[in-house]
Amino acid sequence: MKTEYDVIVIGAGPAGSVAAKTAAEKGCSTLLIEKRQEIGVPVRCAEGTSKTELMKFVEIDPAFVCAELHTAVVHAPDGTSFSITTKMSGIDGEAGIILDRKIFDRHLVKSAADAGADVYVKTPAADLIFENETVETNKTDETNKTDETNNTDETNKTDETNKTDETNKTDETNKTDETNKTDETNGAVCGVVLNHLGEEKRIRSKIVIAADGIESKIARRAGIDTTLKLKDIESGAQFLLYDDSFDQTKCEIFIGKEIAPGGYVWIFPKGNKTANVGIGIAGNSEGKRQAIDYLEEFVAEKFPNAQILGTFFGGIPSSGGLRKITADGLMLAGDAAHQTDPITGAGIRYATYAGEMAGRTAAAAVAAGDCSDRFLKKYQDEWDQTLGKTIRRNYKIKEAYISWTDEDMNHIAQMAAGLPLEDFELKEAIIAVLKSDKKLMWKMKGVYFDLLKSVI
Ligand SMILES: Cc1cc2nc3c(=O)[nH]c(=O)nc-3n(C[C@H](O)[C@H](O)[C@H](O)COP(=O)(O)OP(=O)(O)OC[C@H]3O[C@@H](n4cnc5c(N)ncnc54)[C@H](O)[C@@H]3O)c2cc1C
Repeated sequence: MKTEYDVIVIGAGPAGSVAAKTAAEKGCSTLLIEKRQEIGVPVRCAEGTSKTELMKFVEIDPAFVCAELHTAVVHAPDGTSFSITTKMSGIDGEAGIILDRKIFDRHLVKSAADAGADVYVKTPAADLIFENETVETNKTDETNKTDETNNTDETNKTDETNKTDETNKTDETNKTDETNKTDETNGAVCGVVLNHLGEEKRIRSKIVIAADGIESKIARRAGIDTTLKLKDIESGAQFLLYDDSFDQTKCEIFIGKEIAPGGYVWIFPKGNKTANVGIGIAGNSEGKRQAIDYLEEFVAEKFPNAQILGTFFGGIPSSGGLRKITADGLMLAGDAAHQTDPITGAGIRYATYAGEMAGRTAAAAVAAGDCSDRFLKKYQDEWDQTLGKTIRRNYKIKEAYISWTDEDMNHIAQMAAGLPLEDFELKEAIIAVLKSDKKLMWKMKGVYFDLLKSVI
């Protein structure tokens, strides 16, 4: 391993791989490190995303597409259903695709390698190196966990890492351990302390991109508080199910306080009689039941004969995005920066966008010889003016959604079912539904006026 790079990217998920690929393509010497021993496993995702959005950054390879779908049916608690079609996006050729994340994540890493990035797995970042540091810095939890991370098979650790029980609700991400929270920094970030094959190495760089997912801690060493409030984490649980009865032509969404408080249940068909059936519930949802309890109940009722081929757990940030995503020599991208849609929990699209923006800005900073926070903030500004705006708006919708009763949901579904939604684009469809009920429109007036402004 070289001892110096222009850019080091921590985490080989979609955000990290796209960031590394972009920086390398633009001529930066780039290192991409991943703590897991294998890229893409365990999968912690329902694997649904938009085809046209993905195509902006990745050539679609049939090898990682399990299904292409054009309709999602939403089921309200009283059984009323309405359909959302990809036609509503107003984009030609738009489709929802269900990925095979294992293959997809590897594909992205290979693209980064093809662009010239050096890739190392089983190589956790333990700490940042600072320009003016005179003494060995305080190690974050990652350092202490290094051995554990290296020695254990990730699959065995999954349960521990992703438990969706009460422990997870106050999980690592939320711990306000003083060492981690907002450490004093010693000037600009200029490298990473990592563990490679059991050996600690100090690799220097001009810029570090932290794309280390929801469990991100590394940025806290540079004074960026990545703590998530309990109410801003969705607790997720998912089964990969095998059953004859799946309708392989559409996604299905089930909402309701009894089914998934503050969230929803999804059925994303993957072909060959399989589907991802999962649930996300609000981190602060009332009651003592965990996401897995709701999921087991749902599956027992709807698919009593299904075989469980896989079980996945994971947290999803739903905070509407971190306010600060850069520091001197440091950028955050993807889940690490809470760049996910607070309503749907979708993060793949946002991670790839953010990865591209971060990689591109990093390369420009290296070329300009200015890796200061002031320069890197161009990334933050670009994000804030584009997808950042969308997720902040959707955060408002999520906040309103959490206050809905089952009766509200039934009512909205009845309104939606009675409208010719297929003739509308999605934003217009939401406006039309809100307009159809003055009480509801008043309850969601902030969202209504935001949407109205963006449509006009
Ligand atoms: C149950 C569930 C269902 C979901 N369903 C969907 C969906 O259907 N569609 C969708 O778009 N999104 C979905 N998401 C969200 C989506 O999975 C994430 O938003 C997306 O993976 C974020 O990409 P990322 O690159 O930011 O982070 P990740 O994919 O989490 O990648 C981060 C990487 O960093 C590595 N890492 C962490 N710490 C270190 C370290 N110290 N050193 C080195 N490497 C490190 C991790 O091992 C990991 O590989 C779901 C999430 C969950 C939990």
